[in-house]
Amino acid sequence: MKIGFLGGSFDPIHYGHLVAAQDAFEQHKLDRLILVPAAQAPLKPHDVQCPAADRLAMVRAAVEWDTRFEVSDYELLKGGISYTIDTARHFRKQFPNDQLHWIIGGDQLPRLHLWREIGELAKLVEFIFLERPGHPAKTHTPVPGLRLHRCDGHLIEISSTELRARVRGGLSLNYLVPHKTIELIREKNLYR
Ligand SMILES: Nc1ncnc2c1ncn2[C@@H]1O[C@H](COP(=O)(O)OP(=O)(O)OP(=O)(O)O)[C@@H](O)[C@H]1O
Ligand SMILES: O=C(O)c1ccc[n+]([C@@H]2O[C@H](COP(=O)([O-])O)[C@@H](O)[C@H]2O)c1
Repeated sequence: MKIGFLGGSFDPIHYGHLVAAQDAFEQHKLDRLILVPAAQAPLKPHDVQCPAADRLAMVRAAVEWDTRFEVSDYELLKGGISYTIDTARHFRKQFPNDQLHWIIGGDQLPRLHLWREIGELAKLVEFIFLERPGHPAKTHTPVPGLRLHRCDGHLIEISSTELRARVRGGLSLNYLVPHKTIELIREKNLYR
């Protein structure tokens, strides 16, 4: 079985994430796709704005109707900095005989060599990367043994940073974020 994972802060989740996940799912013929919200993503300024429970609820609300997509609370329950190597070891134990694919946006590529124990991680998972507008996939620092596959997906210029700014500025999230997630953001008055 081929299992894809899309990790992220998801603060909040948006259609850029979901379309990337779907493109990778379809083009790489994945059998399962698991969204993995991070407690604290490494290499990211410590600026996660919403508590873990809210980000998890927003991710669940976004995909609860879509039977192809699952959500893992592993990193959120573990807490601390969410190094992908720890998560990959966890899922390798859970799925000893399956192919694991870690999906990333192209903005992650130039820093991939900085990920914790990237050499070991490259043995455990294959990477799928999707272009992201504004982040041309330039040459990146080589990682020995890296299995990196490109996915020619839709180019969707949405970032969580922009969405947080839109809420602060009183602008709509419609057509950028799934409706159920927007309802949660409104109910809980997030990002104000
Ligand atoms: N619009 C997009 N297109 C393709 N990949 C994306 C897009 N947005 C995010 N990703 C990828 O999804 C993963 C998780 O992203 P993350 O949750 O940090 O969202 P973000 O929009 O980049 O957030 P922020 O603006 O707060 O940095 C990363 O691998 C990122 O590259
Ligand atoms: O393991 C690492 O060193 C590492 C470094 C940077 C990013 N990641 C993972 O990549 C995913 C996207 O990260 P980010 O910074 O875009 O939220 C998220 O699941 C992070 O845990 C992981």
